Amino acid sequence: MESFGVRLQRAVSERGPLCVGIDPHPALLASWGLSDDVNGVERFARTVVDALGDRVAVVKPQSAFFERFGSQGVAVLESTIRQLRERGSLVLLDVKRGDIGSTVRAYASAYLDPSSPVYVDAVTASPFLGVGSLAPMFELAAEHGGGVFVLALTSNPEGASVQRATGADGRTVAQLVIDEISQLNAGVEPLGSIGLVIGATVGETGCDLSAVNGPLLAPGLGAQGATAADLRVVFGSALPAVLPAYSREVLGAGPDPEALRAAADRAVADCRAVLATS
Ligand SMILES: O=C(O)c1cc(=O)[nH]c(=O)n1[C@@H]1O[C@H](COP(=O)(O)O)[C@@H](O)[C@H]1O
Repeated sequence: MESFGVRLQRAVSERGPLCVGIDPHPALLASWGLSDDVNGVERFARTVVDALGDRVAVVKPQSAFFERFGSQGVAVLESTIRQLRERGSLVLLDVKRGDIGSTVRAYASAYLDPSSPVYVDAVTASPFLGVGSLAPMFELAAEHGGGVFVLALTSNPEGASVQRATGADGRTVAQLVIDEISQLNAGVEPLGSIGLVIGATVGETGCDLSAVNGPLLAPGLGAQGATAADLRVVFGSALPAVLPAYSREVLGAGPDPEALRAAADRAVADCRAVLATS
């Protein structure tokens, strides 16, 4: 199996630098004329898959919106993942998991073991029980060509009080996470498979991203107020590794598939214009 880093680079070069989330918020279901129940979520997800699955490099279902409906919602998530794979987009499941290492091993087998029903190309993970506690995810990702995106500087304003706090050695928590992930990706060519999440809303990071050698997921564009131009300020010379992520901004154009495709194309064009200047 090729590594996630290789597969991501190819997907982005073929389809453009864009990750679109599937976030069936109650307000979006209503604006699409769908019911706020499992049938509405199924129709919503199916429409996004049909419109964008063969067009967008990475699709990121947000697990919370499926979990709201219990086992039936998770069944919809499973079939959404299968459909996305058939259309050729990489699937990044947004679950932000993190725990003690022995429990992380179970999360790893849930999402990064090809025999699991919710097997995906990559997951989001929280490092706040220690980056080392995520080791079982990194190991299974390496074994099966998967990826892990580790939170470093999140897009929400509350994140800064923890993530920009300074530790005993003078580094911020975010820089410590960045440095540990950089070590995991060191020397991997052309790109490591362990990514970081850095919100497009965070402004100047004060962090050194020069050694990451992995993808940088940038949520917070559109609905949370950041624009493609903000990526320049946040990422500076690390811009080539950025994977811009939009959910509501693109989804709000639905349910018309043509309008969804046009919104995704606009997002790619906006981001390309910025990433190309790097
Ligand atoms: O990991 C994420 O994707 C994520 C990290 C972060 O720092 N901020 C953030 O908004 N997200 C997710 O990205 C999506 C953003 O949605 P929109 O604000 O609608 O584009 C949501 O599913 C969030 O859970």
